[in-house]
Amino acid sequence: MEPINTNETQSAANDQSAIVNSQLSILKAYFPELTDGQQAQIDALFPLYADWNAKINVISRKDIENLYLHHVLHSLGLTKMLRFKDGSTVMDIGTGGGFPGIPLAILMPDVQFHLVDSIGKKIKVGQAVAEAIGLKNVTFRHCRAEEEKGLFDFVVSRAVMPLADLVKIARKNIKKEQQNALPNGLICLKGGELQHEILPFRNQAVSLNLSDHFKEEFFQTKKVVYVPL
Ligand SMILES: C[S@@+](CC[C@H](N)C(=O)[O-])C[C@H]1O[C@@H](n2cnc3c(N)ncnc32)[C@H](O)[C@@H]1O
Repeated sequence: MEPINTNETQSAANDQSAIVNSQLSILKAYFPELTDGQQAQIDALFPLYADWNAKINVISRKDIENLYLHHVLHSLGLTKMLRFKDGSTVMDIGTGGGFPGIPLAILMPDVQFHLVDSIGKKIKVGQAVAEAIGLKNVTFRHCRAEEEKGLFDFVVSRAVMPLADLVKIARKNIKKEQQNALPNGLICLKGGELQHEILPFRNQAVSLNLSDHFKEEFFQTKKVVYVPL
């Protein structure tokens, strides 16, 4: 067996910790309104996800050090389209380990989130993280979103399925009563070339570029798309 070079191992751990802390500072600078309690919840996410991700893959293992930029801040970027009013209800379709639902629930403690995924062990990770940070405004369900009958003001989603399929599934879950600054509907985080996906909804869909809000390279191609339903 190769001897473990403890100096190299320590140096890699230091490098990772520097990346994680620098991204955490960037995130906090973009959301200066976070209370001490919310900051503590966000601080706790890296050790929790690093630990869970080693057992159950919810984030690409190579990307875990980018948790705060690529996953937490990206999730919070959804609020650039709409900051939900207190008392709103939101379903996250295909939440995986809790994205975007968990970061959004931390940011908006008076909005109720329902996180759904068809893979039970991923839901288990989200539940464990939410419990560990004392998140009270989230519920979880292991099911296909097609089976969820609950009604919500909004459905959110990241990296799950093409827009047309999301619209088809989410429509049944949207409440008629309105209480937000935008009519109820679907808000999702999308990357890359979207023209084709948006085409059938071009008269209703609104999209914004996250690069107009976050200057880091990662956000160059990232968009938030809203479809009223
Ligand atoms: C690429 S992962 C993204 C997870 C998370 N949204 C994120 O951004 O990290 C896609 C997730 O969608 C879930 N999924 C796909 N189709 C689904 C459906 N019809 N109902 C519920 N979950 C679904 C998968 O199980 C998987 O966890």
